[in-house]
Amino acid sequence: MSGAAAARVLPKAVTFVTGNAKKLEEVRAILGSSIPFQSLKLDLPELQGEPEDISKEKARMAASQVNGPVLVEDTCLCFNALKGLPGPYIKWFLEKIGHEGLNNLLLAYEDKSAFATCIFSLALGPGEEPITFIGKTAGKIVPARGPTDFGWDPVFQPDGFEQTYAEIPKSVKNQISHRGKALALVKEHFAAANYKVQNDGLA
Ligand SMILES: O=c1[nH]c(=O)c2ncn([C@@H]3O[C@H](COP(=O)(O)OP(=O)(O)OP(=O)(O)O)[C@@H](O)[C@H]3O)c2[nH]1
Ligand SMILES: [Mg+2]
Repeated sequence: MSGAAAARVLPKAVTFVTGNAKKLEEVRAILGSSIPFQSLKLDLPELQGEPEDISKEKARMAASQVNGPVLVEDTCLCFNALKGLPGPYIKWFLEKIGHEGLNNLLLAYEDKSAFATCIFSLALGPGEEPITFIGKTAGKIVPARGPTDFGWDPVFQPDGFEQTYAEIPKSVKNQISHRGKALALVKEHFAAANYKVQNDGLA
């Protein structure tokens, strides 16, 4: 007999829950067919607290609503001069003060460095403790350049690039981004865990 643990059987395919169509687009492009998943558009509450706790709590809420295995993520944009703020509150900052306002927040500081984090949480069902996967990309905040169809992409220039996230081809962004790095860990986890989905899963 092999020493490997028996594969955990999931009642249905994992549901990626998000209210953000651009996130979903990137997750689809990055995961391809490596992990069978379905998606559900749901606006989960914007929670406060430490980024990892926020992501885990999102997963708990999503798992109880879906009544099955879920994957969620929470994204932060952190300015080093501001000790990590706006962090998980970037959504509201962006909505209220826009790209120029984000730059203005750093006017008083020489240090324009920043980092983006993406924390995925996987909950295998309601009541199950979520597992987290963290991706981080360092860069700096610059005046907006490039297409404006996704959040703060135009003001974030990753280290090693002369272009902003918005200007970099999508396929390259997905390789070096906070989201791409976190999803590489998610993929590794799925490959090692070898989950089986009942009835091929799209229940
Ligand atoms: O330029 C960007 N490049 C990215 O790669 C990226 N990823 C997320 N965001 C934005 O940062 C805030 C995170 O908040 P967030 O994690 O709560 O997301 P959300 O509320 O939009 O969706 P969700 O919580 O339903 O999944 C939201 O304003 C997102 O639009 C990004 N902007
Ligand atoms: Mg959100």
